[in-house]
Amino acid sequence: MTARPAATRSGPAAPALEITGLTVRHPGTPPAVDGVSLRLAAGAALTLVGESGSGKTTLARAVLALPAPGTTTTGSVRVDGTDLSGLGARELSRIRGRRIGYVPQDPTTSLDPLRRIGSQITEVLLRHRAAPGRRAARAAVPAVLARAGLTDPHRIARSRPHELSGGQRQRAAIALAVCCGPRLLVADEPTTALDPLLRVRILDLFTALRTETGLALLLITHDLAAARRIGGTVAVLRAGRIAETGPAADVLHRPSHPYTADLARLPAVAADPGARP
Ligand SMILES: Nc1ncnc2c1ncn2[C@@H]1O[C@H](COP(=O)(O)OP(=O)(O)OP(=O)(O)O)[C@@H](O)[C@H]1O
Repeated sequence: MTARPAATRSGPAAPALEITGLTVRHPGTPPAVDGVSLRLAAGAALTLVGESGSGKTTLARAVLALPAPGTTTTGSVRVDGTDLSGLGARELSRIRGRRIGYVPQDPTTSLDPLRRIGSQITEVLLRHRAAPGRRAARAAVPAVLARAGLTDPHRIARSRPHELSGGQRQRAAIALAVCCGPRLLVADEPTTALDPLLRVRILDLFTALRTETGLALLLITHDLAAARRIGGTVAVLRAGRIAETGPAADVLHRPSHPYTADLARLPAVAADPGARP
């Protein structure tokens, strides 16, 4: 169900994500992302933290090859070995969903409010040829929902988004993002709208999905507690540049850049029962 076309892969050693010298400019402003290089190995986690306006979403959009209108992008973004800049619109839309999953802050932006969850997942499986036919796609839906931690997946499959709780909706959006077995999951502030306990559960779901399926996670957040919970590597973005990067425990507990120390002192980060002091 999750086989990928061999022709578009560059080999088993290709990182899930390789960003080299990425610069993104919105018209008439200094670069929102300025010469960023980052690498994310298959199955690994990279959390991009930074204050509002530091360029996190602009970078995420470049990784999804969905820049805001009018932006100029230089440098390269390779996903699973494929340089996105060389691809046309059709190939990019094939890669999104199939090899890159995306989870937004607000699940209602990725879920169709009028359609049942099961039908939306069926459609995505068929569009990306991740199931041999409609019947097989429908049959796969409960397992897809269960993998996203949704109990009673048959009922959830029959529900429309407004019939679900906020946490169930975010899990359904995650199920939609990972149903075709992407190598990279980009999650942009996926827990900001959730209560503290749900935040932790969703972050742990990302970790479980990484362990079970080997997908790599690019988490974008201003919440250092979330970065701590996810572990892996943390990159601190400041005014479009990487101020500091390294293992989460080092960067968050012993920041070497004053900007990171300032971020760590900010109030109102998520509760994180599993975090070390
Ligand atoms: N469509 C756009 N047109 C012009 N400037 C933009 C556009 N989108 C973002 N910017 C600018 O680019 C810079 C980076 O914004 P971006 O949204 O990437 O930051 P962010 O770190 O994601 O912020 P937040 O955490 O508030 O979402 C900001 O100066 C912002 O004003």
